[in-house]
Amino acid sequence: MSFKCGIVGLPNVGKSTLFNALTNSSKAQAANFPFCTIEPNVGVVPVPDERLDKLVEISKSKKKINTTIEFVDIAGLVAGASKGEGLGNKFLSHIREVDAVIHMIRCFDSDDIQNVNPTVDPIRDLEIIETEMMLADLESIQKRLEKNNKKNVDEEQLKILEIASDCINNSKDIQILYEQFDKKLISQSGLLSLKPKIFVCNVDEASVQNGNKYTQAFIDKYGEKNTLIVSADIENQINQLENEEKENYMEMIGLKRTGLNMLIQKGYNILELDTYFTSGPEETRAWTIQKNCTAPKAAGEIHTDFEKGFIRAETIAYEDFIANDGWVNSKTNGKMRLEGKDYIVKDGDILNFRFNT
Ligand SMILES: Nc1ncnc2c1ncn2[C@@H]1O[C@H](COP(=O)(O)OP(=O)(O)OP(=O)(O)O)[C@@H](O)[C@H]1O
Ligand SMILES: [Mg+2]
Repeated sequence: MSFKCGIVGLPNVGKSTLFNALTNSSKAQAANFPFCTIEPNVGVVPVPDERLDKLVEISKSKKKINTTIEFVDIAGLVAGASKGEGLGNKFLSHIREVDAVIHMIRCFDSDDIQNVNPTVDPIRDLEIIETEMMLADLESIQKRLEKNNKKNVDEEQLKILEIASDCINNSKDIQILYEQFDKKLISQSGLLSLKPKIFVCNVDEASVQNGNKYTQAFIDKYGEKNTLIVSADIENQINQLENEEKENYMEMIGLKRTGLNMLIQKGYNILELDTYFTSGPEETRAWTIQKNCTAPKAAGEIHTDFEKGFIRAETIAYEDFIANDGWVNSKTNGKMRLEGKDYIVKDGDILNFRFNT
């Protein structure tokens, strides 16, 4: 299970620059003019995980396989996009396909970098984007609620669409749907306004450590939980440095972690994901699962046969695996558990599945 994050925002705010930084490429054209990106850029990135490296060392694995995350760099949206302004409607449909939205928001002053609005105002900018997403949702809800189409919508979805429409039309908080419905059902609705979201405040070098007046105003309103302060420009430059140089530079400007690491951590949190590992001499591999997933479901990530024929999972907690130097000693020291089909997999577990075919 790899998850897909779409980078969304006004034109020329640094979306493609961030995309290039995250995917460590120069694949997306990033340039100082609005609507530089038209077709979406897609990049798959291995999820860095220090635990994976430790496991490779202990198991003396020939191969290391990270789990992956996909980023999509989407064209800039402007007010009226849902009605065809700017690059219009088509680009809203690219957002429909992602699991989570990364809102890229300009939080830097610059006379050089064009701004489609007369001032820097992250709160207003986010409102413009969210309004367009809501308008696109309204249109899609209306279509689905029309008499002829309604019979194709199941009851639960119908309720979601009706409540969503009421929220949008009457300026109520649409997030209340999460209190009433399972998040899987909500995601099936495909509504843009209900996608899990992360806000990335794009700042200049001087503000990477402590933010600035723009990020402060934004955090005052939207809180810190889903907000990251990142400089797309700096991240991009850092990527071009060699390892040691990179560390030195990051230390110099007070950057503890890369934007990619911060985004992945937030992404796993908001999407409620965990990682488990398989590890042996052939390979060590990380697998992404939903939090609170049972052992057979986790096995199903590897192969559906593993899920269907599941018997039990040999399980070692990450700390135990490390402390006992791998499978053999963990077993001898009583740290390996045999878990059945009701076992809820914990983040970091090392698993070996027994199954019937
Ligand atoms: N933190 C930053 N500080 C200063 N300049 C930046 C920063 N981030 C990006 N830029 C610059 O902003 C300009 C626009 O960047 P980019 O092309 O990535 O924007 P975009 O959001 O992808 O635009 P579009 O919507 O047109 O595709 C580039 O010149 C880039 O170098
Ligand atoms: Mg772009």
